[in-house]
Amino acid sequence: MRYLTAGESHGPQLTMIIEGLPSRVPFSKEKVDEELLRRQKGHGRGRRMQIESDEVQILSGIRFGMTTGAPVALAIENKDWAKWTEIMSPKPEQDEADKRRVSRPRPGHADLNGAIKYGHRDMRDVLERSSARETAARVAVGAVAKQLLEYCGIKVAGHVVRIGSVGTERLDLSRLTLDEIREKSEASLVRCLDPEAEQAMIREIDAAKAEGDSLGGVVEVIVENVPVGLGSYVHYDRKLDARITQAIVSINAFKGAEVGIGFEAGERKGSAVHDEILWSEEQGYYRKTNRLGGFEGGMTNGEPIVVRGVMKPIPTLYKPLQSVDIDSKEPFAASIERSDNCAVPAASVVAESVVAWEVAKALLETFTSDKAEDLLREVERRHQEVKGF
Ligand SMILES: Cc1cc2nc3c(=O)[nH]c(=O)nc-3n(C[C@H](O)[C@H](O)[C@H](O)COP(=O)(O)O)c2cc1C
Ligand SMILES: C=C(O[C@@H]1CC(C(=O)O)=C[C@@H](OP(=O)(O)O)[C@H]1O)C(=O)O
Repeated sequence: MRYLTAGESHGPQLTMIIEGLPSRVPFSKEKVDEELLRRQKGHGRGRRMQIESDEVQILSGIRFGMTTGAPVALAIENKDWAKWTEIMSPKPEQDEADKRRVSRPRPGHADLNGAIKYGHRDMRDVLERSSARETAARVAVGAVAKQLLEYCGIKVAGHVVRIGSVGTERLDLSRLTLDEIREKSEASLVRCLDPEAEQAMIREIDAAKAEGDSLGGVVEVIVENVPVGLGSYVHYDRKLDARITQAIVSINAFKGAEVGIGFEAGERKGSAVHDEILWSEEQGYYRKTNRLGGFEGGMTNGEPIVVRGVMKPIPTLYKPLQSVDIDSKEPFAASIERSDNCAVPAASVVAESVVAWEVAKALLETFTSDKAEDLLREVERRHQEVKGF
C-alpha cells in the first residue's frame, strides 16, 4: 500500500491517491472530516485556520460506503486560494507575480536550501510545497488507514505531553483505555489529558505569543490491540519501529522520535528497561511492563505501540529573526503577516495519522489480502495463534 500527495499551500487544492487498499473496507467520509477538523483546532493556531474549513472530496475508489479495491483519490480545497489565484497562476504571464517575488529566506524553513537546490530565485516556489498545509493531506490519508485498523479492532489515540516548559507524567495504560484518552484529549484546548498542565500550557502559549515568540512540544501516539509480528527483524527497512519514527520525523517541524521510554533507556539499567514475559490461559503471552513501547526486534510484540515525537517551535516569529536577502545580500529582519505560534496540538493529530498509516501498511504486508474480510480473518487467526503458541 502506498500514497502520494500533491498540492501547494495557496494553490487550489490538496490531492491524494492511495493505492493498494483492500476492497470492502468500510469507509465514512464523516470520519475523515472529523479528523480534518481535529487537525485544524488547538490553542495557538493562526488566522489561516479561520479561513479554511477542511472537507474531503471523494473522487474514486469508494462506492456505497466501502472501498472497491481501486485507487482511492481524495481532495481538500484550499479556501485561501481565492485570494492567491494570480500569484499562484500556472500561466506564463508573470509580471505581477514577479513584483511579489520572495527573495528573503525565513530561518528554520526550507526556503534557502530549497531555492539553491531547485534553482528558484522566487522562494515561493519552495515555501508553497514545504508548508505544513500538506499535513491536512496526510491526516485524510491517515483517516482512511484508521478505518482499516478499526475494522480489524485496532485503535489509535494521540495526545500532547509537553508544550514548552510544561510536561506531563507518563501514562499508566493499565488505568486508562484508549477511548478515555481520545475523549479527554478531545475535550482539551491543547489535547493534553492533565487539566492542570493544560492550563499551564495555555498560559505559556499566550505568554510566548505576547512576546512575539513561538513554542514547540512533544506528542505521544498509542496504538492498541496490534497483532504480534508486524514488521520484521530481517532487514533494516522492514523494521516497523524504524518506519514509524521515520514517519514522525517526516512531519513538518519534527526533530526526533522515540519508542516507549526512548532516550530514557540510555540512563537506566537493563533490569529497569526490558519487559519480562508472562503467560496465562486467558491472555496468552503478555508483559508486566511496556517500557519498550510494543517493539522488540523491529516487530510488534502485542503490547500497545507507544511512540513520541518532538516538534520544534514554529520558525516564523513575530519577533523577527535575522536573515539575508538573496538579491541584495543585505541583512534584514524577517517580518510576517500571520502564523501559528504553537501547532503542537494539531501536530498530535498528524502524528496519529502517520502512525496509523504505517501500522495499516505493515498489517497488509504481513496479512496480504485483496478484500477486508480476508484481512480480518488473518488478524483474528494471529491473535488466537499467539495464545496457544
Ligand atoms: C500543523 C503544523 C502547522 C505549522 N504551522 C506553521 C506556521 O504557521 N508557521 C511556520 O512558520 N511554520 C509552521 N509549521 C512548521 C513548518 O512547516 C516547518 O518548520 C518548515 O516547513 C520547515 O521544516 P522542518 O522544520 O521540518 O525543517 C507548522 C507545522 C505543523 C506540523
Ligand atoms: C495552512 C496550514 O498551516 C500553515 C502552515 C505554515 C507553514 O509554513 O508550514 C504556515 C501557515 O500558512 P499561511 O502562511 O498560509 O498562514 C499555516 O497556516 C494548515 O495547517 O492547514
